[in-house]
Amino acid sequence: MMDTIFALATPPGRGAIAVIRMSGPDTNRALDALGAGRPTPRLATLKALSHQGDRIDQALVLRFVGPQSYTGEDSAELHLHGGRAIVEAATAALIAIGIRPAEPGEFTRRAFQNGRMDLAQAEAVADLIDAETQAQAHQALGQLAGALSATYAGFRRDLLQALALVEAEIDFPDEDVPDHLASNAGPILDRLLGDLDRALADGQRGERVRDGYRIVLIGETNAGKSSLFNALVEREAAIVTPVAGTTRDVLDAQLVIGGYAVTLSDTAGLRPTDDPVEAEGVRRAQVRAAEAELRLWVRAPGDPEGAAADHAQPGDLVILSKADRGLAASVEGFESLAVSPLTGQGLSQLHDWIAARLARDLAGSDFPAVTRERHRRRLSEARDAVAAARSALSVGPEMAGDDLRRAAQALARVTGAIDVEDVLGEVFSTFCIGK
Ligand SMILES: Nc1nc2c(c(=O)[nH]1)N(C=O)[C@@H](CNc1ccc(C(=O)N[C@@H](CCC(=O)O)C(=O)O)cc1)CN2
Ligand SMILES: Nc1nc2c(ncn2[C@@H]2O[C@H](COP(=O)(O)OP(=O)(O)OP(=O)(O)O)[C@@H](O)[C@H]2O)c(=O)[nH]1
Ligand SMILES: [Mg+2]
Repeated sequence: MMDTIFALATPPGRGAIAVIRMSGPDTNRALDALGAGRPTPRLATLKALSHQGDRIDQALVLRFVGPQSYTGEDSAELHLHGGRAIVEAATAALIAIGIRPAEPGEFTRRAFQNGRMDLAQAEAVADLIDAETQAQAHQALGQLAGALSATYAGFRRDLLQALALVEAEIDFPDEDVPDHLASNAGPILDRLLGDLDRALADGQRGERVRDGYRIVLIGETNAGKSSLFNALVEREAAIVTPVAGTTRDVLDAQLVIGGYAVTLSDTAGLRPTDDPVEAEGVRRAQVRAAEAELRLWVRAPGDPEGAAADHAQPGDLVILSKADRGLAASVEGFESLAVSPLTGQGLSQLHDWIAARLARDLAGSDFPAVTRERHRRRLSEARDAVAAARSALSVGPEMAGDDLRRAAQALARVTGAIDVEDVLGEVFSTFCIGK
């Protein structure tokens, strides 16, 4: 038997309206106890709410009758005046009535458990709430509508088709097995392997839209990295001094460029040093540079190519910094842009250049199969199992069958199509309360 839960669904604090939602079998009893009676389902109804004679509020009440609700259970919403005292009074009344506060994500967890949505869609709900760019919201909406679930269902269909053929061979071993298998299951697995490889080789588009495209500033000490960082984030986030070796730690800032989330990192200048603190800074700079999607190689007039040359990758951009004082030499094989954070020269061109790069790398017409590391792990597990099954076909059906079942399990874990208690904890613990 499920408890009945409630939570404030709007941000805490003063506001025009505060919404408390509740869900579970005692919903109607709670509405009775608040004097709200049984409003027509799904019709906002104005009610004077009170508890044991104490007025709570004049509120709009919205009642849902399970299974036609977000959670699939009986549920209700109290649309209250958004003041602290009123929310407190309503909360105290609900607790007195015997309804308990919800855990983070518990409403959506119930929606999942009642079959209203699969796990990928539940994750999309969380992503939608966290979305700060249009691209993030758009991607989450597609996932909520089932685009990702449909992709995985397609993979699973192919898998189960191949598995059925393999199992037929196990059950009726008198036919000439290897030939038959190779000609039937073989092509299915070849096509599936191609699809899985393509889904994995997506340049991490879904994860980069969701978590941010990583751009790292690298270069010699004093090249002007921190000055450029501050200009791009539009505040004095990093310390700038004429002293070479000012920046030690990696400094991250979140920004939005061209509708995409970007994580921009300022780093220590790359130079050999005996100072252990600076050396650690240089090491961290190198690690970040290697992980990033794009490096901005910052060069002041007179800078040697130096250590940055070892860390730049094809497609990176060379920034000819301090352009008000003349131009650094460009670097063979790299595009470059003259910029001066001091005068503002080149900043809007840099902005446009980055926006174009983001559009090139992140825009895509097809929905990405991977929007989280969790999906990538499972997809890659499935891919390896399918590859193993493909080679096992020529040996015999039993081994191939095991591999295919392993692949199907891995895919099923993404959408929660199999028993996944451990996955549930991981997914729902990161939700906000009231979702
Ligand atoms: N006030 C309010 N606004 C909200 C929500 C909510 O719960 N309350 N939502 C919460 O996230 C989102 C809307 N999502 C919802 C999804 C399903 C159902 C629902 O009642 N589904 C039933 C009936 C469907 C129908 O009649 O077409 C169902 O699926 O059976 C309600 C809201 C955004 N806005
Ligand atoms: N004239 C001029 N000076 C600049 C410009 N950008 C930065 N500087 C100066 O160059 C010096 C170094 O700038 P930073 O931004 O700290 O350089 P950095 O690359 O972060 O240096 P480290 O943190 O030591 O690696 C400071 O004195 C800045 O004021 C510019 O566009 N024009
Ligand atoms: Mg610096």
